[in-house]
Amino acid sequence: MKRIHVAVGVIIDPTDRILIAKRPEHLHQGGKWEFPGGKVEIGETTEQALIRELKEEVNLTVFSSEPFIKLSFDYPDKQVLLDVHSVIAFTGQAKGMEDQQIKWVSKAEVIEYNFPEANQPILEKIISKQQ
Ligand SMILES: Nc1nc2c([nH]c(=O)n2[C@@H]2O[C@H](COP(=O)(O)OP(=O)(O)OP(=O)(O)O)[C@@H](O)[C@H]2O)c(=O)[nH]1
Ligand SMILES: [Mg+2]
Repeated sequence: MKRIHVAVGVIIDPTDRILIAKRPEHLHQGGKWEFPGGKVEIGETTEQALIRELKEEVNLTVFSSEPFIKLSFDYPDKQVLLDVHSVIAFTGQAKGMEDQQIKWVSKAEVIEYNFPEANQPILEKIISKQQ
């Protein structure tokens, strides 16, 4: 099976809240919460994919991002490489462009949501960075 390279954004607003979105039921890991993002296409860098996906999915314009964590995870039906970046420099009003529910949550609240199993190390790193 080919590992799918995914650009994922931990988007943090000036009040230190993080943007999460609910994956539509019919998709892989559907019904769970996620950090917005999607597959890196051929010829794209991770940053380019992140900019494109965050515009498409939540209507935010990203100016820069920082590598946050990179992790491989094998689901029974899919292998993913989550290339996670933190995003602080962005403009726009977040909106679920694919009719998905979105929420801004504090770093303490984020662990109360049900994420795909692969996301565990991301959540741990977010919590450990809490002041
Ligand atoms: N965006 C995103 N994908 C995640 C997360 N955690 C995780 O396991 N994934 C997995 O990464 C894979 C690709 O993400 P995706 O479905 O968002 O890709 P995409 O936006 O390009 O979707 P598309 O193929 O419908 O265009 C999915 O199998 C998904 O389950 C996460 O926090 N955010
Ligand atoms: Mg996506």
